[in-house]
Amino acid sequence: MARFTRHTSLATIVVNPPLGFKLLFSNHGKLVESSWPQPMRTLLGDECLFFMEGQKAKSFRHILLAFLGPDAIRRYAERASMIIQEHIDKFWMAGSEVKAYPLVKKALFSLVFSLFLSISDEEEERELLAPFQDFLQGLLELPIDLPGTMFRRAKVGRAKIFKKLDEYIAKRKVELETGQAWPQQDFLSVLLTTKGEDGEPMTEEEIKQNILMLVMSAHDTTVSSLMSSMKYIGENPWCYYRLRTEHISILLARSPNEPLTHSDLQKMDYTWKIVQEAMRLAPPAAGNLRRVITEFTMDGFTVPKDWLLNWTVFRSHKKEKFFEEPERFKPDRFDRPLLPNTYVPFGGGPRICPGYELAKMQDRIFLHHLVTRFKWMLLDPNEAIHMTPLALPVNGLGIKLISNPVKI
Ligand code: HEM
Repeated sequence: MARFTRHTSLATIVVNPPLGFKLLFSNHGKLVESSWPQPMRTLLGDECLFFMEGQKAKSFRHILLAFLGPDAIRRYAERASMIIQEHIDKFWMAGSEVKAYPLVKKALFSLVFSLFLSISDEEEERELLAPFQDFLQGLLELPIDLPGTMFRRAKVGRAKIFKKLDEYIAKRKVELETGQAWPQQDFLSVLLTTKGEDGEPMTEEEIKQNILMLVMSAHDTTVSSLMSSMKYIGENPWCYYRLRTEHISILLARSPNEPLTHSDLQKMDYTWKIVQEAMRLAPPAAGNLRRVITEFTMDGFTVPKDWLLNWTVFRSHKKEKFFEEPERFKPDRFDRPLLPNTYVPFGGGPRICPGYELAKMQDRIFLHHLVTRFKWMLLDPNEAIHMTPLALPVNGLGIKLISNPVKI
């Protein structure tokens, strides 16, 4: 069930699926807790969900679902569709050779800023984008807090973001009181108006830290899932044609240029199978660590308190015993039920990724607008995907865009 390694100062056990994963996911809070690197805690702050446990985490996840749960997220489909459509019309030029990574990143930043803070002005977006980039780049650097280090830049970035968030919060409170904003308008409004399971609203410091954490968690993970989907679609023309067929029938059932609705998204089964298969082969996030809080016995070994346990997709996603022909890109494998605790790009148990529905919505909308306008050719069919630490094509996925509009 497990392999022992020492890759931190604490002993770390890499657990094997499906039983090791199940043990971790189903015993959160009893045997194990989340464990994140200390520099991340310094930069994000103690009050964000990553570092909460027990009732506090449960209560905060309850607030999050008011924005990210399946019923809530459907409210935002049309807005998301309009933003992505506008972005593609403006920045994706037929006949050009482009790097897909910066373009997709830009589109998803615009989307996240709109859904989280109702920002639609490009200038305002830029004012937040630069410090966010600094913040993200410094997150995984050595925590050397000296002038010129990436860590210091990340801290400065964080301070700038928090200053802007202070302004947004103050303004939004007034707008909510005077009826110029509404409770479900965006994530900020949800955080300001929803109480946790304990009946308590969030403090402003908690709101700022958690917005920062969510932008970070939401961003490159979803970009990664789209990058690898585009790469595998580019490598497999049969997949492009099947995907396009699904989207043509959705497009033809609507008036031209009308944004996608939640019910359109429900017709995108094959699209989601493609993204799932891309995330099997190139999982955006490798896995995570858990810290043992109560000594227990596993496979005859006693696992002491404070040891770390690591679940990682690399022990399951490409294993023949769980996935037939594991190296092949076969979206149809998702037609059949999978063995539980083997396909885990979003983790599992009470700390499963709360952004699943948002990521699924973004991926399907983006692919719809892309595939109904373009074909794309991979400029380097051998471009590898590396974990950096998220799975991304090493050279930003160079593609040639070929116009392919749907004739209505
Ligand atoms: C394809 C996109 C995404 C993938 C593959 C992904 C994957 C993951 C994984 C593997 C975890 C760790 C679970 C664990 O510790 O066991 C996680 C946690 C998390 N994700 Fe995502 N994620 C994605 C998108 C998002 C989005 C869009 C958001 C927010 C809107 C988000 C917010 C979070 C948060 C807040 C956590 C921490 C949850 C907690 O500790 O309770 N993620 N995600």
